[in-house]
Amino acid sequence: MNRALAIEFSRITEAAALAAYAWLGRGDKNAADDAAVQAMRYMLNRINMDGEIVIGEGEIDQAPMLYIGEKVGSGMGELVSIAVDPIDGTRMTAMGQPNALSVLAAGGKNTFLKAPDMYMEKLVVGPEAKGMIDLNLPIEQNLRRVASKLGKLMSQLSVMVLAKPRHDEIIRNMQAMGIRVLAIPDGDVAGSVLCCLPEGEVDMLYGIGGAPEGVVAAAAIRALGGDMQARLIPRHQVKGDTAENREIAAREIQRCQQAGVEINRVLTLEELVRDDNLVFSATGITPGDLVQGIKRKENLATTETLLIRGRSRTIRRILSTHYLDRKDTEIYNLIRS
Ligand SMILES: O=P(O)(O)OC[C@H]1O[C@](O)(COP(=O)(O)O)[C@@H](O)[C@@H]1O
Ligand SMILES: [Mn+2]
Repeated sequence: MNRALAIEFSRITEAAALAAYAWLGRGDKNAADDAAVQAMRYMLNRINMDGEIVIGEGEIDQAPMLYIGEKVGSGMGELVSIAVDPIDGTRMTAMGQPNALSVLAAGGKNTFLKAPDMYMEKLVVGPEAKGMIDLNLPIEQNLRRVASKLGKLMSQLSVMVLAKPRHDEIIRNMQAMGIRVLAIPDGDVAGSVLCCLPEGEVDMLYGIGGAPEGVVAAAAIRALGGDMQARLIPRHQVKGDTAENREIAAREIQRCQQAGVEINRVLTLEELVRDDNLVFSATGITPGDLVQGIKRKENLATTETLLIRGRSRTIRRILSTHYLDRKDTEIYNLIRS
């Protein structure tokens, strides 16, 4: 992954975030997502590369999403695999709430595990606790191991968990252990990255969220030297054993078989992301703990992007001011309106 190409990817999440922002607070998460997808696709196709989406929002029949297997780029140049989440926090964008961002990761041909869009149990820690996690052990035991490695008391540990009903019990248990729980309504990509940033105050992220988000986050975790373990879980095991959920789960299992990935088995970080020669880019849509949100005044917009190169572990924070009326690419019509 050459350096010049790395910078190009920051322009893609910038455009997708700006497109999403046009739908801020309008209560329509699909419209916001559509706009981000269109901007992302348009910008991806302007890059000189032989690109393929390996982690996306769905299958070919679910267009207009950036679908798994979609070819992007000019078709010439480097072979690049791309994992995208045009908006992590579609609901936050639609409701004008914090912590929505646009994110992607790119690497060489076989860099990313080809996880379909399903649920994934995730356990993430920063570089200081690398090697201390084991998803086969109870979460309480993981917490004790991490605390002792960090030289912290339980009361000094901060753990981020998605605030979903399925996590109510684990959140209560952690709090009973004296742990500080940061329960976030959505957006576990940002939460995962926060665990691994040198200035971050989050010691661990735990919980069940989206698998695409898991693989995208794993790219940043690998680039930053953190650690993660994960497990793909079919829908009926997360959302209730109904006929409908079992039907969805059957399709998920089939997709896993086609892609050669195992469900209900612990996956290591190295299995999720096989190489650290990668790029991770995230641009804030609404104000967040990881990156600032967009500020817009008429034709002027500012963005903050976190761009990480795995090889060198360089962490860039790019603050951009966009004069939207001077952008010549037609995709900015989406954004100006
Ligand atoms: O909302 P669910 O079904 O519990 O799924 C959790 C997932 O949804 C999110 O909170 C938001 O994701 P989207 O905005 O892409 O839908 C993710 O960060 C998380 O992994
Ligand atoms: Mn998402």
